[in-house]
Amino acid sequence: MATSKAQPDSNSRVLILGAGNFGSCLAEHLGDSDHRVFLWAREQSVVEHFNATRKHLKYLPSHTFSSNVSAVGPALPDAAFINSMDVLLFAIPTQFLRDNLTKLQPALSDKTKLPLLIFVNKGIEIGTDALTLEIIADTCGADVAKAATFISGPSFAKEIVLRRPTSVSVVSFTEAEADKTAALFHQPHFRCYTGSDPVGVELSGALKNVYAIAAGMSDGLYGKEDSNNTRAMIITRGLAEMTCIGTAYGASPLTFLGLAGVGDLFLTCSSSSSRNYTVGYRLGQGETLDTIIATLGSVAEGVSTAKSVRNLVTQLGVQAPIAERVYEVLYEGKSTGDAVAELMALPPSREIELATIGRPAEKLLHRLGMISPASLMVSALWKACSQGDLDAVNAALAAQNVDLEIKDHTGSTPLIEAIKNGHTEVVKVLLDKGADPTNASSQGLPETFTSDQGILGMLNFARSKHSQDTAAPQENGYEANDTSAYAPPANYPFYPSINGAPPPDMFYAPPMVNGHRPSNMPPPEVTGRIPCRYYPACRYGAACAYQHPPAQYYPGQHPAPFTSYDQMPQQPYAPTYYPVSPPSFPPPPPLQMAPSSEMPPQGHFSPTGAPVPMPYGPMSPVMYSHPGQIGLPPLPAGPTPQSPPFNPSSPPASHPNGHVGPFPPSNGPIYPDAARSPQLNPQPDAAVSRGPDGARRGGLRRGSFVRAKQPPPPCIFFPMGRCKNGDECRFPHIMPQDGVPPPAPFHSRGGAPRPRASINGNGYAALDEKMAHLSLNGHSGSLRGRGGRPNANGHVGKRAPIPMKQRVPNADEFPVLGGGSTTPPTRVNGGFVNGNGPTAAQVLQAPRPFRTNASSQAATPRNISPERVPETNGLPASESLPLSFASVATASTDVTVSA
Ligand SMILES: NC(=O)C1=CN([C@@H]2O[C@H](COP(=O)(O)OP(=O)(O)OC[C@H]3O[C@@H](n4cnc5c(N)ncnc54)[C@H](O)[C@@H]3O)[C@@H](O)[C@H]2O)C=CC1
Ligand SMILES: O=C(CO)COP(=O)(O)O
Repeated sequence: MATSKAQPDSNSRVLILGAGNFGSCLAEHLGDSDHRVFLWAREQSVVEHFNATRKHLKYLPSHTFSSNVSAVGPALPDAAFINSMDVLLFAIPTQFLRDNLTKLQPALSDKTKLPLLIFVNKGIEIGTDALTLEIIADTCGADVAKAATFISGPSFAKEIVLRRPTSVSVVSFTEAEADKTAALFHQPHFRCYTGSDPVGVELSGALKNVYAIAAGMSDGLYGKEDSNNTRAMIITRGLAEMTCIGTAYGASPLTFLGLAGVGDLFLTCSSSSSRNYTVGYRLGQGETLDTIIATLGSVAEGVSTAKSVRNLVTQLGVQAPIAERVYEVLYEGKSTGDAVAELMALPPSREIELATIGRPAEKLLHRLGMISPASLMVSALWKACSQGDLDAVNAALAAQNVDLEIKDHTGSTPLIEAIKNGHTEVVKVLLDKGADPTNASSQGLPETFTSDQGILGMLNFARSKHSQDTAAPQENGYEANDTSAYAPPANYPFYPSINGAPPPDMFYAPPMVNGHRPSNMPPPEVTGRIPCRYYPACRYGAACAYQHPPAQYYPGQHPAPFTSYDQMPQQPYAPTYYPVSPPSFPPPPPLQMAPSSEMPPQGHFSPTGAPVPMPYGPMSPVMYSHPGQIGLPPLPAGPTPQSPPFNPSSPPASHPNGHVGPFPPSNGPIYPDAARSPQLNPQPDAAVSRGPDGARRGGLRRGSFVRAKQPPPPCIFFPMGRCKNGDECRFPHIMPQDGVPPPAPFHSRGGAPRPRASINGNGYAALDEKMAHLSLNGHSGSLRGRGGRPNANGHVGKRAPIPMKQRVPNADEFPVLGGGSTTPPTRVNGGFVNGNGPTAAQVLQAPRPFRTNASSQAATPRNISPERVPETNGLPASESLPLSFASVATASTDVTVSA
């Protein structure tokens, strides 16, 4: 693979081709960082004037450029000069790129000495509808295209020169090249985010220009102040159209949510600094396109790109009504008013719909040598099945060594594709040919993708034939073709999903087999539809029986070399976006499931409507244990993995508040009452755990603890009032007792770091360590009910009182109330004896605190004004911004930006 020559740490020699608006500003940006910059201008006058005055005649006429920037031209620099460069940066409008690259190609023929190649143009070539990647491949070869880097994102040229904080996407198929480019451009006011989806970034940059014209049209038509709704509609629907076109093209939908996508779209749709917006605005005001172009003085790439977009949407078979109206206004004489009226008259449609056909990027990648011909052939079968092209299916099947079970990145087989799209004939041909009716994708078994009785019948028949052939019992004891519906239990706790409650029949109990349940898992066709709540830390990876999201929603590096279809089964989460089918997630509900209207509402935006992965945080476990993986040995019985036991001989962490004594207590049990607790003693199977009050505490849903005669650890969610399982929880609901380490105080203003739970190999702290950090001390209190919160006034609830000790926050935890007004609690025997400090209610109802000079000096590392400064989170308002925001805004040198 070609890569550019090693870049010097600084003082790179950079040639910028194109001394227009952006080229000049980038020359200044790089010249600012001590690089030696040459700016190629095509006009003799510009070259001479620049070298004489350090000013650009046309752009930034009042700005004096850095002394390490000089102009070259007007002739295109020769090969020797090009070869002496470390970096070539192309700031030429897309339409002129092919010509210039063709001229430069001889200088770029030695692939071992390539300079770093950077492209910043945002357009699609008219006539060929080619992306810049293709233009590079056409003119300089696939190797050069693969090594090229693309910069895109919200970045008005003049604001970069003004050093306004700016961020861009920097992407390349070759990760190392993107890294080099990011390093080259990075400055305190200019942040680069790298990525590996150049197709998505290129499309984002080009397409947003078309929607900027649309937004400008609306503002020109209605007035900017009074058309905010319309502009917001255009931005949002523009994003949907861009994403739809992009995914049909083979890009990642996530790219459109990044800086190059929605970031730049938002910028250019809402600012008159944008030339594309200005073109639209002036059109909306009634000017003609010719007049606007003649007087604009700079390129508006959206004007030409609108033509290519029109061709693209036709080729791809996607809907892009806004882009099409822009084209009609630009080139067919439609008035902006008519265009808006037509858009608004469109019938209601689904808000989010991603394309599922057409993948030109595949051809492009094949061209770049990133897809093998074999994988293209295999994908021909996959695509033909998806499209229902029976002739193409038969042709593909006639080829030798065709893998019928070939999968895309979601695990979807040709059979599943045909089923999904309702191509009955294709399903029949595939099953006749021997396609495996039990081969599931990550989203479920083939039958979960249809409710068509004909297809289901064929699948049932094929499956019974298949099971006779294989005669292998199902892992969890279900009959594979048992499609009978199971009634959900009345009060089954719903899966704690941020997407809302799932349909009730998604969590039913498995059927009884010979009077007992074969396992605590639902049948596989249901399990496969339930999001795995351990993802992405799921230990079972692709073999997990629960649903993992399709890989393309998780940005990753593009693999190099490309993983062909042939290899995909071994690499179930192929990180590439291109050679795979666009997403079609989630699948339609199976026949026996609830109608789709009962499907869980989407809680978060997802371009595909796909469920958002479960967040990680203190979520109470639900009653299903992790199902484990299909075909792998079951989990060992016993409690969940524990970190190494607490070592009393290890040096105690000093208590940040200066309390004396070891932390945590060096000897003695963490839970002194544990020996008395019925939950923590071995129990007979099926026994119901009961607390001292006789109330049931946590059922024994899963037998593993019982069988292993080991006590389950206490529920870590109960003390926080966050256990969702209530009485059914299989972890005992007990409040930790005296002797538990005191709460870790806040550390927003210095002080010793909070002791952290160590992390196991699986990324989770052991339960006992987590418990050790729960905030509990020896202050008496009561709980209202089980797992409930205490009354603010400390009254005991009527139902099932548990004589647990309820902790009241101490003054140390609310330092803003500190000073001599309260007596802090003292520590005795590892617990706290409360002083006459404030109650929790007092603390919470206290007025907004003001910090005096003395206390702020003591408490904060920063020099805070001696006046009384209102605080948020312990810092003055000016310093309490999110870290990255604050550091960008203040360019503070003592803050590391890590976002
Ligand atoms: N101006 C901006 O804020 C940004 C611009 N871009 C993109 O950068 C590209 C360039 O934009 P600007 O510099 O603003 O445009 P511009 O119109 O200000 O400058 C275009 C430059 O290209 C040169 N040029 C014109 N025809 C040429 C040809 N046949 N061969 C070689 N050079 C030729 C011109 O002499 C001029 O120097 C565009 O694709 C634009 O979308 C990207 C990000 C920001
Ligand atoms: O792309 C740009 C800023 O990110 C510039 O937009 P215009 O080409 O519309 O001026």
